[in-house]
Order: sequence, then C-alpha cells, then structure tokens
Amino acid sequence: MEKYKVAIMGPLYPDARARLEEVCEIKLWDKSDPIPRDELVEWLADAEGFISRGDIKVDKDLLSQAPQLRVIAQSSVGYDNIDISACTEQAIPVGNTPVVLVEATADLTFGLVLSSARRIHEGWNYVQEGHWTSRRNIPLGVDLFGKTLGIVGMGNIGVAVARRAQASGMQVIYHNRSIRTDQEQLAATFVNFDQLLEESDFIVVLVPLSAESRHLFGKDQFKHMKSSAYFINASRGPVVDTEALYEALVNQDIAYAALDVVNPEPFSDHPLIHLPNVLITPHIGSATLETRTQMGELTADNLLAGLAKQTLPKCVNDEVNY
Ligand SMILES: NC(=O)C1=CN([C@@H]2O[C@H](COP(=O)(O)OP(=O)(O)OC[C@H]3O[C@@H](n4cnc5c(N)ncnc54)[C@H](OP(=O)(O)O)[C@@H]3O)[C@@H](O)[C@H]2O)C=CC1
Ligand SMILES: O=CC(=O)O
Repeated sequence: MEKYKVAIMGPLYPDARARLEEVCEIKLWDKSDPIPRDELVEWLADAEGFISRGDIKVDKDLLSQAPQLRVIAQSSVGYDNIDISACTEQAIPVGNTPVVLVEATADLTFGLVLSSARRIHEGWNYVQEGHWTSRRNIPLGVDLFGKTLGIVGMGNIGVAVARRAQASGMQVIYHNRSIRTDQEQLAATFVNFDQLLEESDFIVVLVPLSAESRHLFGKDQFKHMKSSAYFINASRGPVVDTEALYEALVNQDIAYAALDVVNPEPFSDHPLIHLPNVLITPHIGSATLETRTQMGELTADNLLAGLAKQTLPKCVNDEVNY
C-alpha cells in the first residue's frame, strides 16, 4: 500500500511517531525555530496531512498552495494560528487536543497563583544566591485562604483551576460570554467583566485568543483592578496589551503578574522581565511527560482519521467531517 505523504512540525513523541511511520512517509521539522515559510510551502505541495504548531500561521495563502491536503492536526487545544474558515472552505478538517491537557495546565496555572502569592521562586533565588546567612529579609507574601479568585474564560481548564482554588479556601467568581449551565455544581458565581475586575484578589485568564479577546486586558482594565491584585495569564499573550501591563506594574496599579504566555513569544529582552513583581514561565502549561504523550497520541489519531477520510476524534470544524 502506498504511504500517505505528511508534513510534521515537531516534536513528535516516540509512540505516535512509530504509529505514523507505519502508514505515512514523513517529513519532520524538529528544530525549535519555526520552519521558513518558503520551505513549508514546498513541503505542503504534495502533502496529504499536516501536523502544524502554534508558531506557524496557517492561512488562505498557505492552503491555496497545498492542493492535496485533507487534514490538519495540531498538538494544542488553542488553534488561533489557523484560519478555520479557510480550512472549512477547502473541506479540510482541523483536529486539536482538548481535555487531555486540562489537569496539567490547571496545575501550572494554579502553581503560578501559589508561587506568586507566596514568592516561592524568590525564596529559592534568595537561598541559591547565598543571602540566607542570618534572619530572612524578603518581602512577605499574601494568603490565598479567604481571597477571591476571578476566572475569565471558565472552560475546561478554568473549572479545573476553580477546584484547586476552592481546596485552598478561595471564593471563585467567573466571567464568560455566557453563563455556564452547571454553575451550581461549580460553586462559582457568574459576574460581569467589570465586577470581576473590581472584586478579584487574583485574576486568572483562560480565554481562547480571538478577535474579541485580543487586548481584552489593557490600560483601563488594569486601572479597574484592586491595587493589591495578582494577574495571572495562562491563555495567549495577545489577550493582554503587554505595554499596558508593564505600566500597570511599574505604577503599582496592580501588585503582581504571573504569566505563562506573553506577546511576543519567545520573549527574552522585554523590560517586563526585569521587574521585581513579575513571574514568567515559557509557555509550559501542558508540558508534562504524561500529558504531552497523550497530546501526541490524540494528534496522531486526528491525523490518521483525516487521512482515512473518517471523523476526527477531536475536530474544531466538524461541519467538514466525513
Ligand atoms: N499555557 C498553556 O500552555 C495553555 C494554554 N491554553 C489556553 O487556554 C485556553 C482555554 O482552554 P480550554 O479551557 O481548554 O478551552 P475551553 O473552550 O474549554 O474554555 C474557554 C472558555 O472561555 C470562554 N470565552 C471564550 N471567549 C471569551 C471571551 N471573549 N470573553 C470571555 N470568555 C470567553 C468560553 O465561554 P463562552 O463561550 O461562554 O464565552 C469558555 O468557557 C486555550 O484556548 C488556550 O489558548 C490551553 C492549554 C495550555
Ligand atoms: O497553549 C497550549 C494549548 O494547548 O493551546
């Protein structure tokens, strides 16, 4: 049997790779920098399947140069880099990896809440740099117990963060575009956006990036928050106006920011990095061995289903499913 031609933007985990190699002729880009556009166009000229990744723009122009393409799969829940309507127009189903990454991402997000509130990373730096020679002299942290956590984007990951916060004795409020039908079981209260900004001691952002959520947090929103507020973003960098966040932290309009996502990524020379009231991790929400392995498997399942013209297990645009 002739093998399917596929282009894969790595990394590709060993189990998924072995399964794909059985039926696919693979071109694998495994460098950490994104593939140059002209090279990608060449790779896609005869590709039937494509595993894309978040730092690659999949737009109409790219799709128009991929005449054989019949499925795109991506190892992430977010798919803001892909023009979904253009894929639908070309009858290309797009698979993503929701659910399997929920607990790992919620752990990291709540870890940012905890680390910033209790200054765990600052304590470790203090010890490592040899300053713990007499009585400690580092700023005090703040309690989580009794505080209000506001979640903007109370979806799968938001709910898992809420569980962790409730176990720490926090009250949870949230804002989505629509009220959740299961909100009684969640023990979380729906509030409007302004109320969430005003009442929260900690704000956790977990909305997908879209035209509507781009720069959802800017100067006005930071001004609306408590000056003691901790702001945690684990969604996508462009949901926040980075310059406005920088100003808010410098002017102490808010107390602290903990970010797993920033704009742009990678992020190595922005002055935000040098502020004392910031903690940044390099987009590692789902980065555990178990979770990344499951994401790899689900991505392979999506790709293989699309190549065989079957329904994808997790499809963003199910209207084009066979
Ligand atoms: N840091 C990391 O490594 C990771 C980051 N992520 C990010 O987290 C995001 C959320 O993932 P997940 O929980 O699985 O997604 P879900 O789709 O389950 O949840 C998203 C929630 O956001 C709400 N929402 C969407 N748009 C808006 C808006 N404009 N304003 C307010 N609320 C909105 C939705 O409710 P409603 O439709 O009612 O508004 C929904 O409840 C992903 O899209 C991704 O960007 C995910 C995994 C790892
Ligand atoms: O950022 C990660 C994702 O899965 O989305």
